Amino acid sequence: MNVRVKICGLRSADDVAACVAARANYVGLVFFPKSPRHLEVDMARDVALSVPVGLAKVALTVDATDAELDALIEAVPLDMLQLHGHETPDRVVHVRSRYGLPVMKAVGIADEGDLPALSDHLQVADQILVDAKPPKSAQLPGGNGLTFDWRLIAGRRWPVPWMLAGGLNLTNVADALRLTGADQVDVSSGVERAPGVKDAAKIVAFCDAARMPARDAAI
Ligand SMILES: O=C(O)c1ccccc1NCC(=O)[C@H](O)[C@H](O)COP(=O)(O)O
Repeated sequence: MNVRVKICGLRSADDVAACVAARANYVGLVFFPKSPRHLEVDMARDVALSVPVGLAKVALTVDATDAELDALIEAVPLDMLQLHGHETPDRVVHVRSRYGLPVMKAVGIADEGDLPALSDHLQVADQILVDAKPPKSAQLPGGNGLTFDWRLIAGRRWPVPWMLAGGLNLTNVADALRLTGADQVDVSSGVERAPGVKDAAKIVAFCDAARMPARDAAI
């Protein structure tokens, strides 16, 4: 299987270079001021301009207004928007048509009751990010390094491309791929040496593990 990898929460051109070396497919830039990965627009523009053609630049926003998205899209060259808040299907439709960029909608999963929210977005989003639902006490709506029970989505297939996220790392990504059948993965905390600080060696090791042809680790 040709697994595609998104590395989220990049903050510098060095981080981009690490993703290029690792042959990642997407890089994520976080726009959420409470996050240690947050980028101001000027800094994000510099990081985005260092990304070579062929590596998709994804902006992650949380319940952003049109005015906030207007300012972001005006300044930063982007290939995709990741909506990581409580955006409704109607909001996804609006954002997609206003900016003409593909939209990936993140949906948090903790138990069976969260699965219908995935279906709600299948008709409107270009991609779905199936992520761990943050605990009520969490400061961040994502990027918490927490997994969810992958058996909840084992064998499920959706009619749009989707990514698996939530607490993935070098040691569990092969099992996660095998159990869920995902062919795209997204990681942030698992390739950091401290919150918001990416580790180039971990990025390369994660991408290699995700693409490892024989996945024979026990589940
Ligand atoms: O990373 C953040 O700080 C963040 C802030 C606000 C919303 C989402 C955020 N991150 C999402 C991601 O990086 C990933 O899409 C996903 O949640 C996986 O994160 P992790 O469990 O850390 O690998």
